[in-house]
Amino acid sequence: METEIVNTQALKKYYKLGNNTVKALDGVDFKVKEREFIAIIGKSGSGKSTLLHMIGGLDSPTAGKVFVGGRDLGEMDREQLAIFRRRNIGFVFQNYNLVPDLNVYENITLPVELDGTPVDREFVDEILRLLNLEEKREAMPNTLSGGQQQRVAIARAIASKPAIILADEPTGNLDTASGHDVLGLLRSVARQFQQTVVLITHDQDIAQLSDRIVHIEDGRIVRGSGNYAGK
Ligand SMILES: Nc1ncnc2c1ncn2[C@@H]1O[C@H](COP(=O)(O)OP(=O)(O)OP(=O)(O)O)[C@@H](O)[C@H]1O
Repeated sequence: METEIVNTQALKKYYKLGNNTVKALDGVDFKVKEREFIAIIGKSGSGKSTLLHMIGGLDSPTAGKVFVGGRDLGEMDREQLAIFRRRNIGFVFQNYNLVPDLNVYENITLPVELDGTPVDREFVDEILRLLNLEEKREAMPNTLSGGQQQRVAIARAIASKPAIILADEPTGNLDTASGHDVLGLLRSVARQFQQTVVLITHDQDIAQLSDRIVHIEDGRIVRGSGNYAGK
């Protein structure tokens, strides 16, 4: 039987603003199987980023549980959570978040260095090749196009060999063609290294590249299409 790598149970995140309560997530049961490539789609303010942050242990829920790889994130203290995140989860954000003073190779290996684990140079070389970044290894981020910068951010997310990659609008700043290229590469690299991907998008065309689309509206999952078989 396939294992669930992500499992949220009755997940709620409420924000209090004065006398109002914003129900960013309002009872979300969300399951992801290992090696699935899932797109979460929904309008602005529907709760997509909040859900991704909860799965990534970047923020804690008001109620409910989040399990990642069978571990209950709510049972971990801050330090345990930080280590768990560094070793198991790769993040890709819309604005790349590259360190401007470090070149491409240094950006990619930074999280591994910070974790104090030896860099697997052959693995990084392979990622660079798969993401068509071999010739940019020494380049500084400000000399790269948006698509190239996003590929570096993906390489960085993959370099620590996380089981799961969480991507928040990874193609949001790219033109359509670059967005599709970047997504295609993310998909093939994730498949090659047997990684699970959960990505947020506004874009139906991008979502169509996934195994399964989950629709979120007003903090609730309203529809999930497809099956777990993968493509
Ligand atoms: N730190 C916060 N404090 C108060 N309200 C917040 C906070 N973070 C998010 N919210 C609210 O929670 C709701 C869900 O926000 P979220 O960022 O998850 O939506 P989203 O679907 O990712 O939107 P977008 O596509 O615009 O990024 C929104 O109404 C938002 O205003």
